[in-house]
Amino acid sequence: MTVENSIVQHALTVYHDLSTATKATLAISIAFILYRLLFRHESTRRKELPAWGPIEMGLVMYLLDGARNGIVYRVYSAIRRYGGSFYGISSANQTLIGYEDVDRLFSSQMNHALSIEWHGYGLFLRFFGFPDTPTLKKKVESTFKPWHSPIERVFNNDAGATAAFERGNLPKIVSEFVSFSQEKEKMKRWELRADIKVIKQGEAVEANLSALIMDFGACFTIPPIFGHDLLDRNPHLIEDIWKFDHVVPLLFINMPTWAPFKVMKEGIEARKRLLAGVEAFSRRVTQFQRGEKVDDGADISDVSDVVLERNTALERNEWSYQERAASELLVLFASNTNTQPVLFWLILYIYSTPGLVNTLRQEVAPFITLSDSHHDKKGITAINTSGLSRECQLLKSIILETLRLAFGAVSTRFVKRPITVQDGNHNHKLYPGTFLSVPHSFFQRDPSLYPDPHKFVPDRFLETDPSSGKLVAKYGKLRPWGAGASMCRGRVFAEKELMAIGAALVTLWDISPVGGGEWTVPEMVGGPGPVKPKEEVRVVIKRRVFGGVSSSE
Ligand code: HEM
Repeated sequence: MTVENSIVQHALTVYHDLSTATKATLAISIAFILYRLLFRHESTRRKELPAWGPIEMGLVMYLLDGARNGIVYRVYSAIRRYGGSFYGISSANQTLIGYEDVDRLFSSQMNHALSIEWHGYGLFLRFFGFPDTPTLKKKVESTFKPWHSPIERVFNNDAGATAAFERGNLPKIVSEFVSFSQEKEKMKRWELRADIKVIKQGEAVEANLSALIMDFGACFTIPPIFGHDLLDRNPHLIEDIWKFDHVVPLLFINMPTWAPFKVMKEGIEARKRLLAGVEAFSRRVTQFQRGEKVDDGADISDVSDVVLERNTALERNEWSYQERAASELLVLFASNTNTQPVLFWLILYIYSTPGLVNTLRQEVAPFITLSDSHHDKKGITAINTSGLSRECQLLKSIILETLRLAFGAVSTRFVKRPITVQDGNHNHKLYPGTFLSVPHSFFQRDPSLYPDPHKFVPDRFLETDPSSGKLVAKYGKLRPWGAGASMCRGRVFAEKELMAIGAALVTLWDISPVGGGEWTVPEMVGGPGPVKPKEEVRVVIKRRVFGGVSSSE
């Protein structure tokens, strides 16, 4: 017996011999200590989302999703603070479900009352463990606008997003999607985690689809924003983003970083490496901007204006390099942790739905220019992203259907000024310092809105446009980008990215389940946000055969 076991056994024996009253006192004390540890920031809740907020939101969604006559539902309904669409026991946090006019409530006119400014500061404390100080709070508040406006300008605007997209050089990298090699030195960065096995030299490989697609998406997304330096100097960067992402929900509910789980330990180690990598990068960017000698002679010239402008604002507001690392890591996160899992489900749904690959190949063909078909390796030379967005409505509908099934958006706002919300016959007064969260995904599997809601239906979002008579993909009630004035600041870029990568992969590559036969779509786990596959999807990847002649022949 180990020392630990004998101590535990001794403690249990002592506990067993205690009186009932002492046992109860002890149990309450332990619960209190755990509560204080888990929700340790509660005393500062006037500036931070209460840690029980996300837990309560999950509970509310669960209760409302089932038959609404269970005892737990009835007790909860009786003790909730407001009525109507407002669900929440405390005044500090409310979950809004079924409220008809979220867009108007979160619109820019309401911005003076409902704000997202807490995000930056709250995330600094919760995700990165920064101490709660007035100086940091002031820095975050004064940098809020210059922080967001470059992202908004580039990634939420068609011209900006197109320019950023072109810097990613998708035609080149999609042609090299699989290198048909098992040797690490010959593989592309995105192949390294995919457990690639060459089945037939130069013709077919086996791979883990989720790891391959997510890393491919990240390798496409990161350089147009951060240039090549960040990715090149940090070999574990992408893997660390996914590892840290695993613990983000735990940090969100204030789980202590010392919690004895493997996932927490790995996530916190990944966070440390990520912060160190981005901190060193921020130094190099600053040296470059000041015209000084750049550390390690790094080439920073392809870093985007978004990063340069943000760094200028951080410098002006006297952010330390450590603080800048956390700030820029948030951009790395925002631009990858939603898009890449969604991209994986998109590709999986496209290839696993019978007949869809061929239909899509025809739809996207006019907007993809292929290299000379007599070459032994056919590739893509140009992608017309505006044409794809304008004309490829089936592809767009497939993206919306993927978002419906695989992504649950939540909009959270901080009540900055008193506001009265009219909700049917109710008028609810919300007080400054409290929080409001809207889980938009609540209706995404509602059969009255989406018949056969668990099924992937490619053309579900297509509607006939009354003026042109053409089929057009419409969002309807779907809100994957959040709501109101502060919805996702990268949505134009993200839509372009999903459309173009989907179109390009389907054009050049054949993907089938390993061993042939039927596809198995894995169970989805996690959420809100993007859901993850419960297990990997093992596939065989080959170059597409054009007109009976394989491009690699
Ligand atoms: C499939 C891809 C994506 C989805 C589904 C998505 C969804 C969302 C959602 C739901 C929000 C919260 C909106 C709200 O509070 O109402 C958000 C915020 C944001 N997104 Fe995205 N996003 C995606 C990709 C991107 C990309 C590619 C970028 C950047 C290039 C980006 C940048 C941001 C930023 C900066 C915020 C604001 C964060 C904050 O300060 O609160 N997103 N996104």
